[in-house]
Amino acid sequence: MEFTKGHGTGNDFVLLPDPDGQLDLTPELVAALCDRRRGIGADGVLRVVRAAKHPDSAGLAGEAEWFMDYWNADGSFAEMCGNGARVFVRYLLDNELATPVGAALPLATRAGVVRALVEGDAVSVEMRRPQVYDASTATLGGLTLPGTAVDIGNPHLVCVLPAGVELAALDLTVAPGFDPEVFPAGVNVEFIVAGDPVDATDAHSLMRVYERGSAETLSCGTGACAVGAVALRDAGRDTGVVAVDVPGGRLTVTVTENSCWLSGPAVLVATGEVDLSTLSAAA
Ligand SMILES: N[C@@H](CCC[C@H](N)C(=O)O)C(=O)O
Repeated sequence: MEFTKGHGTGNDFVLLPDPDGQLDLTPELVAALCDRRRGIGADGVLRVVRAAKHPDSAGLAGEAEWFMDYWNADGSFAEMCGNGARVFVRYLLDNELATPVGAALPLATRAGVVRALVEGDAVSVEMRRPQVYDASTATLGGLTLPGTAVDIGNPHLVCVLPAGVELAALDLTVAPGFDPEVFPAGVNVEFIVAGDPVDATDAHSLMRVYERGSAETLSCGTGACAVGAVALRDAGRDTGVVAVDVPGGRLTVTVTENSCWLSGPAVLVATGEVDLSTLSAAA
Protein backbone atom coordinates (compact mmCIF):
# COMPACT_ATOMS: atom_id res chain seq x y z
CA MET A 1 0.00 0.00 0.00
CA GLU A 2 1.12 3.57 -0.75
CA PHE A 3 1.96 5.78 2.21
CA THR A 4 3.28 9.29 2.87
CA LYS A 5 5.21 10.45 5.91
CA GLY A 6 4.80 14.02 7.11
CA HIS A 7 5.15 16.17 10.20
CA GLY A 8 4.19 19.46 11.77
CA THR A 9 6.91 20.80 14.11
CA GLY A 10 8.16 17.25 14.61
CA ASN A 11 4.75 15.71 15.42
CA ASP A 12 4.90 12.97 12.78
CA PHE A 13 2.29 10.96 10.95
CA VAL A 14 1.88 8.14 8.45
CA LEU A 15 -0.78 9.12 5.89
CA LEU A 16 -2.68 6.31 4.19
CA PRO A 17 -4.75 7.18 1.12
CA ASP A 18 -8.05 5.31 1.31
CA PRO A 19 -10.51 7.55 -0.58
CA ASP A 20 -13.31 4.98 -0.69
CA GLY A 21 -12.88 3.64 2.86
CA GLN A 22 -11.94 0.12 1.80
CA LEU A 23 -8.94 -0.39 4.08
CA ASP A 24 -9.46 -2.64 7.11
CA LEU A 25 -7.51 -0.43 9.51
CA THR A 26 -7.22 -2.00 12.98
CA PRO A 27 -5.61 -0.80 16.24
CA GLU A 28 -2.95 -3.53 15.83
CA LEU A 29 -2.09 -2.39 12.30
CA VAL A 30 -1.87 1.26 13.38
CA ALA A 31 0.43 0.34 16.29
CA ALA A 32 2.61 -1.73 13.93
CA LEU A 33 2.86 1.14 11.40
CA CYS A 34 3.81 3.59 14.17
CA ASP A 35 6.44 1.27 15.73
CA ARG A 36 9.75 3.16 15.32
CA ARG A 37 11.84 -0.01 15.06
CA ARG A 38 9.60 -2.58 13.38
CA GLY A 39 7.34 -0.28 11.36
CA ILE A 40 7.56 3.12 9.64
CA GLY A 41 7.45 5.01 12.93
CA ALA A 42 5.11 7.89 13.80
CA ASP A 43 3.09 9.56 16.55
CA GLY A 44 -0.10 8.68 14.70
CA VAL A 45 -1.82 7.56 11.51
CA LEU A 46 -3.99 9.75 9.28
CA ARG A 47 -6.26 7.81 6.98
CA VAL A 48 -7.29 10.02 4.04
CA VAL A 49 -10.87 9.02 3.32
CA ARG A 50 -13.85 10.75 1.71
CA ALA A 51 -16.23 11.96 4.43
CA ALA A 52 -19.14 10.25 2.68
CA LYS A 53 -17.33 6.90 2.84
CA HIS A 54 -16.70 6.68 6.60
CA PRO A 55 -19.45 6.08 9.18
CA ASP A 56 -17.90 8.61 11.62
CA SER A 57 -18.08 11.44 9.08
CA ALA A 58 -20.92 10.62 6.68
CA GLY A 59 -23.10 13.24 8.42
CA LEU A 60 -20.50 15.91 7.61
CA ALA A 61 -20.16 15.01 3.92
CA GLY A 62 -22.28 18.00 2.88
CA GLU A 63 -19.77 20.34 4.54
CA ALA A 64 -16.40 18.71 3.81
CA GLU A 65 -15.20 16.31 1.11
CA TRP A 66 -12.41 14.71 3.18
CA PHE A 67 -12.33 13.11 6.63
CA MET A 68 -9.17 13.02 8.75
CA ASP A 69 -9.45 9.56 10.32
CA TYR A 70 -6.88 10.11 13.10
CA TRP A 71 -5.40 7.29 15.21
CA ASN A 72 -2.84 7.57 18.03
CA ALA A 73 0.36 5.47 17.91
CA ASP A 74 -1.10 2.88 20.32
CA GLY A 75 -4.08 2.30 18.01
CA SER A 76 -6.59 4.40 19.95
CA PHE A 77 -8.76 7.10 18.36
CA ALA A 78 -8.71 10.77 19.23
CA GLU A 79 -11.37 13.32 18.45
CA MET A 80 -8.96 15.90 17.08
CA CYS A 81 -5.33 16.45 16.12
CA GLY A 82 -4.25 20.00 15.31
CA ASN A 83 -0.87 19.18 13.74
CA GLY A 84 -2.41 16.18 11.99
CA ALA A 85 -5.03 18.44 10.39
CA ARG A 86 -2.31 20.79 9.15
CA VAL A 87 -0.27 17.92 7.64
CA PHE A 88 -3.44 16.36 6.18
CA VAL A 89 -4.23 19.60 4.34
CA ARG A 90 -0.67 19.75 2.98
CA TYR A 91 -1.19 16.19 1.67
CA LEU A 92 -4.53 17.05 -0.01
CA LEU A 93 -3.02 20.04 -1.79
CA ASP A 94 0.23 18.34 -2.87
CA ASN A 95 -1.74 15.40 -4.26
CA GLU A 96 -4.28 17.66 -5.99
CA LEU A 97 -7.14 16.22 -3.98
CA ALA A 98 -8.21 19.74 -3.06
CA THR A 99 -7.46 23.22 -4.32
CA PRO A 100 -6.85 26.30 -2.22
CA VAL A 101 -9.61 28.52 -3.53
CA GLY A 102 -8.83 31.56 -1.44
CA ALA A 103 -11.50 30.63 1.09
CA ALA A 104 -10.64 28.20 3.87
CA LEU A 105 -10.64 24.49 3.05
CA PRO A 106 -13.11 22.49 5.17
CA LEU A 107 -11.99 19.20 6.71
CA ALA A 108 -14.14 16.71 8.63
CA THR A 109 -12.80 15.38 11.95
CA ARG A 110 -14.32 13.48 14.86
CA ALA A 111 -14.64 16.87 16.58
CA GLY A 112 -16.60 18.36 13.66
CA VAL A 113 -15.54 20.41 10.64
CA VAL A 114 -12.38 22.53 10.89
CA ARG A 115 -11.10 24.97 8.24
CA ALA A 116 -7.60 25.43 6.89
CA LEU A 117 -5.66 28.17 5.13
CA VAL A 118 -2.30 27.68 3.41
CA GLU A 119 0.28 30.42 3.06
CA GLY A 120 3.67 29.24 1.77
CA ASP A 121 5.22 26.84 4.28
CA ALA A 122 2.60 27.57 6.91
CA VAL A 123 -0.71 25.77 7.25
CA SER A 124 -3.25 27.24 9.67
CA VAL A 125 -6.28 25.40 10.99
CA GLU A 126 -9.29 27.02 12.64
CA MET A 127 -10.70 24.85 15.42
CA ARG A 128 -13.24 25.41 18.15
CA ARG A 129 -12.38 27.87 20.92
CA PRO A 130 -10.66 26.05 23.83
CA GLN A 131 -12.95 25.64 26.84
CA VAL A 132 -11.12 26.11 30.13
CA TYR A 133 -13.42 24.18 32.47
CA ASP A 134 -11.82 22.82 35.66
CA ALA A 135 -8.79 22.65 37.91
CA SER A 136 -6.99 19.34 38.40
CA THR A 137 -3.51 17.95 39.06
CA ALA A 138 -0.90 15.83 37.32
CA THR A 139 1.64 13.71 39.18
CA LEU A 140 5.13 13.11 37.85
CA GLY A 141 8.27 11.80 39.52
CA GLY A 142 7.02 12.47 43.06
CA LEU A 143 5.69 15.95 42.18
CA THR A 144 2.04 16.95 42.27
CA LEU A 145 1.52 19.76 39.79
CA PRO A 146 -1.62 21.93 39.73
CA GLY A 147 -3.15 22.28 36.29
CA THR A 148 -6.09 23.53 34.25
CA ALA A 149 -8.43 21.25 32.31
CA VAL A 150 -9.10 22.42 28.77
CA ASP A 151 -11.32 20.91 26.08
CA ILE A 152 -10.65 21.63 22.40
CA GLY A 153 -12.46 18.60 21.02
CA ASN A 154 -9.93 16.41 22.83
CA PRO A 155 -8.97 16.68 26.52
CA HIS A 156 -5.93 18.52 27.91
CA LEU A 157 -4.43 19.31 31.30
CA VAL A 158 -2.11 22.34 31.25
CA CYS A 159 0.35 22.50 34.17
CA VAL A 160 2.38 25.65 34.74
CA LEU A 161 5.62 24.57 36.38
CA PRO A 162 6.32 26.08 39.80
CA ALA A 163 9.60 27.95 40.40
CA GLY A 164 12.50 25.55 40.82
CA VAL A 165 11.11 22.83 38.54
CA GLU A 166 12.99 22.72 35.22
CA LEU A 167 11.03 21.90 32.07
CA ALA A 168 14.04 20.15 30.53
CA ALA A 169 14.53 17.99 33.63
CA LEU A 170 11.05 16.39 33.59
CA ASP A 171 11.16 12.65 32.94
CA LEU A 172 8.45 12.13 30.34
CA THR A 173 9.50 8.57 29.56
CA VAL A 174 6.94 7.81 32.27
CA ALA A 175 3.25 8.66 31.86
CA PRO A 176 2.07 11.44 34.22
CA GLY A 177 -0.71 10.52 36.63
CA PHE A 178 -4.08 12.28 36.37
CA ASP A 179 -7.51 12.20 38.00
CA PRO A 180 -9.69 9.71 36.06
CA GLU A 181 -12.82 11.31 37.50
CA VAL A 182 -11.97 14.57 35.69
CA PHE A 183 -10.62 12.77 32.61
CA PRO A 184 -12.51 9.47 32.23
CA ALA A 185 -11.25 9.01 28.64
CA GLY A 186 -7.63 9.92 29.47
CA VAL A 187 -5.87 13.23 28.86
CA ASN A 188 -2.97 14.91 27.07
CA VAL A 189 -0.77 16.64 29.65
CA GLU A 190 1.13 19.84 28.80
CA PHE A 191 3.91 21.21 31.03
CA ILE A 192 4.71 24.87 30.48
CA VAL A 193 6.91 27.75 31.53
CA ALA A 194 5.63 31.26 30.91
CA GLY A 195 8.03 33.54 29.06
CA ASP A 196 8.04 37.11 27.80
CA PRO A 197 5.99 37.81 24.67
CA VAL A 198 7.94 37.48 21.41
CA ASP A 199 7.40 39.15 18.02
CA ALA A 200 3.81 40.35 17.80
CA THR A 201 2.41 38.01 20.43
CA ASP A 202 0.53 38.74 23.65
CA ALA A 203 2.08 35.80 25.50
CA HIS A 204 4.77 33.15 25.06
CA SER A 205 5.09 29.67 26.57
CA LEU A 206 7.64 26.89 26.45
CA MET A 207 5.87 23.53 26.37
CA ARG A 208 6.52 19.80 26.59
CA VAL A 209 3.70 17.32 26.24
CA TYR A 210 2.84 13.76 27.12
CA GLU A 211 0.14 12.73 24.67
CA ARG A 212 -2.62 10.26 25.40
CA GLY A 213 -1.96 7.26 23.17
CA SER A 214 1.41 8.46 21.83
CA ALA A 215 3.65 9.25 24.89
CA GLU A 216 6.00 12.27 24.68
CA THR A 217 5.91 13.94 21.27
CA LEU A 218 7.91 16.87 19.86
CA SER A 219 4.75 18.92 19.42
CA CYS A 220 0.98 18.84 19.93
CA GLY A 221 -1.22 21.34 18.11
CA THR A 222 -4.33 21.04 20.21
CA GLY A 223 -2.05 21.08 23.27
CA ALA A 224 -0.56 24.38 22.07
CA CYS A 225 -4.10 25.79 21.70
CA ALA A 226 -4.93 24.69 25.25
CA VAL A 227 -1.70 26.32 26.47
CA GLY A 228 -2.57 29.49 24.53
CA ALA A 229 -5.96 29.72 26.23
CA VAL A 230 -4.39 29.28 29.69
CA ALA A 231 -1.58 31.78 28.95
CA LEU A 232 -4.13 34.39 27.83
CA ARG A 233 -6.31 33.73 30.89
CA ASP A 234 -3.24 34.17 33.13
CA ALA A 235 -2.47 37.45 31.32
CA GLY A 236 -6.03 38.61 32.05
CA ARG A 237 -7.11 38.35 28.42
CA ASP A 238 -9.92 36.54 26.63
CA THR A 239 -8.48 36.70 23.13
CA GLY A 240 -5.02 37.22 21.67
CA VAL A 241 -1.96 35.68 20.03
CA VAL A 242 0.40 33.29 21.83
CA ALA A 243 3.72 31.87 20.61
CA VAL A 244 4.18 28.31 21.89
CA ASP A 245 7.69 26.87 21.63
CA VAL A 246 7.72 23.09 21.59
CA PRO A 247 10.76 20.81 21.24
CA GLY A 248 10.04 20.59 17.49
CA GLY A 249 9.70 24.31 16.73
CA ARG A 250 7.23 27.16 17.14
CA LEU A 251 3.45 27.15 16.83
CA THR A 252 1.35 30.30 16.85
CA VAL A 253 -2.05 30.21 18.49
CA THR A 254 -4.66 32.91 17.92
CA VAL A 255 -7.66 32.72 20.22
CA THR A 256 -10.63 34.73 18.97
CA GLU A 257 -14.08 35.17 20.50
CA ASN A 258 -15.44 32.14 18.67
CA SER A 259 -12.54 29.99 17.53
CA CYS A 260 -8.86 29.19 17.75
CA TRP A 261 -6.32 29.31 14.91
CA LEU A 262 -3.23 27.08 15.03
CA SER A 263 -0.40 28.01 12.62
CA GLY A 264 2.98 26.57 11.79
CA PRO A 265 4.95 24.60 9.22
CA ALA A 266 3.59 21.32 7.83
CA VAL A 267 5.78 19.22 5.54
CA LEU A 268 5.67 15.92 3.70
CA VAL A 269 9.04 14.17 3.76
CA ALA A 270 8.64 10.78 2.07
CA THR A 271 6.37 8.53 0.08
CA GLY A 272 6.68 4.78 -0.36
CA GLU A 273 5.07 1.37 -0.34
CA VAL A 274 4.36 -0.60 2.81
CA ASP A 275 3.42 -4.27 2.92
CA LEU A 276 0.49 -4.26 5.34
CA SER A 277 0.25 -8.06 5.36
CA THR A 278 3.82 -8.34 6.71
CA LEU A 279 3.05 -5.75 9.36
CA SER A 280 -0.23 -7.46 10.28
CA ALA A 281 1.53 -10.81 10.63
CA ALA A 282 4.15 -9.29 12.94
CA ALA A 283 1.59 -7.36 15.02
N1 LIG B 1 -0.72 15.60 18.37
C1 LIG B 1 -2.06 16.02 18.24
C2 LIG B 1 -3.04 15.44 19.22
C3 LIG B 1 -3.27 13.98 18.94
C4 LIG B 1 -4.38 13.35 19.75
C5 LIG B 1 -4.03 13.19 21.19
N2 LIG B 1 -2.93 12.29 21.42
C6 LIG B 1 -5.30 12.66 21.93
O1 LIG B 1 -5.39 11.45 22.21
O2 LIG B 1 -6.18 13.47 22.20
C7 LIG B 1 -2.23 17.48 17.96
O3 LIG B 1 -1.37 18.03 17.25
O4 LIG B 1 -3.23 18.08 18.35
